[in-house]
Amino acid sequence: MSLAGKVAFVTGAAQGLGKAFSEALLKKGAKVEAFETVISCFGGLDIMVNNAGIANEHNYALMVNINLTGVITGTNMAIDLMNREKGGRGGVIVNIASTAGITPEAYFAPIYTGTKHGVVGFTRCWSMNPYIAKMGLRFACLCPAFTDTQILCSTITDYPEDAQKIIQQVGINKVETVTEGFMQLVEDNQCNGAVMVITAQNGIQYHRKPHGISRM
Ligand SMILES: NC(=O)C1=CN([C@@H]2O[C@H](COP(=O)(O)OP(=O)(O)OC[C@H]3O[C@@H](n4cnc5c(N)ncnc54)[C@H](O)[C@@H]3O)[C@@H](O)[C@H]2O)C=CC1
Ligand SMILES: CC/C=C\C[C@H](O)/C=C/C=C\C=C\C=C\C(=O)[C@@H](O)C/C=C\CCC(=O)O
Repeated sequence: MSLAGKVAFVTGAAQGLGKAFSEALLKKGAKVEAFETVISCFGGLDIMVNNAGIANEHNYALMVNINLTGVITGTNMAIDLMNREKGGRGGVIVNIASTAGITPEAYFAPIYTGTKHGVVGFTRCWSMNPYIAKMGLRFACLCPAFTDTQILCSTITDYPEDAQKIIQQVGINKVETVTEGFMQLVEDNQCNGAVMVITAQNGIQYHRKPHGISRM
């Protein structure tokens, strides 16, 4: 996908990964907008990034609301705006999960892990829907391991020993590497259903599809 003139919406873009993703999209000529203005100012939406997330095992209702319900709500709103059969222009929806959505290594954060498994399953399920081709939509999921942003700092503060133990084994991603992977998902029109895993040890990789019928 050429990004020149495309309209993107990134949730949670004030800092961290969301900010880096927005800057990378802007650099390639996309317009990164607030949801209210995407229709009134730009006539539609081409790229939806459900990125906002928190790590708070104590207030789990809030975390489920932001990490999972927020992704579902953002995806539903984007589908309505982007659906070619309803006057939209089609496009891509990228949901930000985590390696915690694939493996349960962060044993101190079972609810965070549950929300991110939900994001991976939700995104994969949409990508298997045979009707999305007519709607002009594709879906992808980004699963970084620990990355150098605020959510990691607060996790290390909350779980100093447990978090450090795992981080010593797996390392910490750079925001730039995660942003590079993110841009691949946005720009590669062939990658419907992609679940991209990014780790400090192995860099950017694609997670294999689970067994089941293959439609795509
Ligand atoms: N940094 C890491 O180690 C990893 C982060 N992630 C995920 O990446 C995403 C972005 O996180 P980071 O940039 O790393 O952390 P961050 O803490 O720097 O950024 C989180 C962003 O989400 C926003 N946000 C939180 N609650 C919100 C709400 N109710 N409404 C709107 N925005 C809200 C914050 O304002 C902030 O801009 C999250 O979904 C996180 O779970 C995934 C894997 C690894
Ligand atoms: C609790 C919130 C803290 C930080 C946010 C982040 O989303 C949490 C990550 C939690 C766990 C990270 C584990 C990292 C593991 C690794 O890097 C390696 O063991 C490889 C992991 C997955 C590979 C998946 C696969 O291809 O099979």
